[in-house]
Amino acid sequence: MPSLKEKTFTILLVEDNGGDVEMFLRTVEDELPRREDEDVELVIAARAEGGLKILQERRIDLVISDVRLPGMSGIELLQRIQAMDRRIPVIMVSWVDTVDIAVEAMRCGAFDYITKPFEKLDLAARIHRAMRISEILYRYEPDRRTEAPPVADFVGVSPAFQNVLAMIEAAAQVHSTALIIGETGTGKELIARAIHERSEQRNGPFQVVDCTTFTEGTADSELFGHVRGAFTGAVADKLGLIEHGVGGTVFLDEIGDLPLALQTKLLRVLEVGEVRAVGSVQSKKVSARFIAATNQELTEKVKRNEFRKDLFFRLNVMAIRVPPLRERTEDIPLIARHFIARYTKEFGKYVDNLHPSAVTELVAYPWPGNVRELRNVIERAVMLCKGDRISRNDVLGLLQFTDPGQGLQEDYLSLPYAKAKEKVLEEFSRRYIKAKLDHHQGNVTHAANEAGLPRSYFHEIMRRYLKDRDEV
Ligand SMILES: Nc1ncnc2c1ncn2[C@@H]1O[C@H](COP(=O)(O)OP(=O)(O)OP(=O)(O)O)[C@@H](O)[C@H]1O
Repeated sequence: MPSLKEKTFTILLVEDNGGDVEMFLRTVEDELPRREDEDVELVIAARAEGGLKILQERRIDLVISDVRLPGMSGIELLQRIQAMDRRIPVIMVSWVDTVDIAVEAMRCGAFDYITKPFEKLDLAARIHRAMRISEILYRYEPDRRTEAPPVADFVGVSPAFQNVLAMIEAAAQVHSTALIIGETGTGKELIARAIHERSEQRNGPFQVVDCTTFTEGTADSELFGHVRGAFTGAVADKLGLIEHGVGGTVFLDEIGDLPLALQTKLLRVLEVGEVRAVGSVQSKKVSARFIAATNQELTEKVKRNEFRKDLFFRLNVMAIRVPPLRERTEDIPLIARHFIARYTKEFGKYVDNLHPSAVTELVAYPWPGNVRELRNVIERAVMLCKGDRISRNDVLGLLQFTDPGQGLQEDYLSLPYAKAKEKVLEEFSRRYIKAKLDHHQGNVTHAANEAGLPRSYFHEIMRRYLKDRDEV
């Protein structure tokens, strides 16, 4: 009987294992959240070749494929789908022991990666997320997705990172001001550039305005320009930084540091699209896309009357939060490898990879400087590395470890009590678990015994805090 629902969301499952197919069917049936007007249909193919045929014949909104299939592999299928229609998210499935394949799959553009044996709720949550992203991609990119360039030099596999990628796609399709929020070194500028490169303004300039550099006297003229004679020394008309971005994107970096007087003027620019140069009586129309970034909580600044509330609301229309690296530790090995590839090329050295114990150190480190700090550490590690693999010792000497808790001191004292406690506890758990595991050469049972914790609970903490360890 045909469905009475308004929309049918079709998932293609490419899986040759009957038991797993059964599990997917049950998960979709029992656990998958769906809207009232929506029906979910699961179409099944046992081989990649069959899956491709279905994809050519009908609209598929999401593909879930096993990595290992008889005949064509799941990775090849993924690549074919990418060439066919990049809007379709592909979730790859495999057994726990194939981390390299997971990395490869994400590199090839997989939306997510699930390991067997499945946990039904987790599976349903991941499918649901992919469904919603698929909808956004179809809505915003009717036909162009096959040509959309990948976000250059921007890598990550974590769900948090995938969310950021989806937000970049969405932000690129609209003209409203975007606000990127994240700690230093998390990639805010890279994200702003990615939005610009995928937006309608991509052929125009990308003008960076560093709001930390303005001094009282010169700020106005730097931002909005001046006319000849406006003040002593103004011997000719000068364009302001904003006008340099006309036809393109103006990136307002560290907007939280913009002096209050300039905030008022900026708000006018955003609201009416006009600038007035210092000394001029006339306003000029400027057409540019604005993207702002901040590493401070602007709401706190608003409360302290240091940031205009109306400007905050204006900027906050489309907010993209970039989580710090310590909250997406799955990304660390991949980003590290990305930089190894970059620096081996640059230094003309042969360094193939990271030793697993080096990965463990990188994952356990809290990265206060985020991706920028990781980049610097890998750069130096490649430079110093004597063999073909970066060892634990190579990285240990480069990480700025402090005594347990000490590195957090300046950090946590500025936070509200609950957040500060959470942060200190998280750091403690990570270090404690890591020390126990190191003491027992990675033997979880022994480490849990010594910690006086049930093995399952110990394992749960490991999953949470040491996500990349081989044992997890
Ligand atoms: N996901 C990522 N993959 C690869 N490189 C990244 C990623 N995120 C950030 N980087 C790199 O990290 C460095 C810092 O990024 P970026 O300057 O964009 O950070 P930021 O948040 O703007 O920093 P700040 O707040 O200090 O201005 C750059 O070299 C950037 O290319």
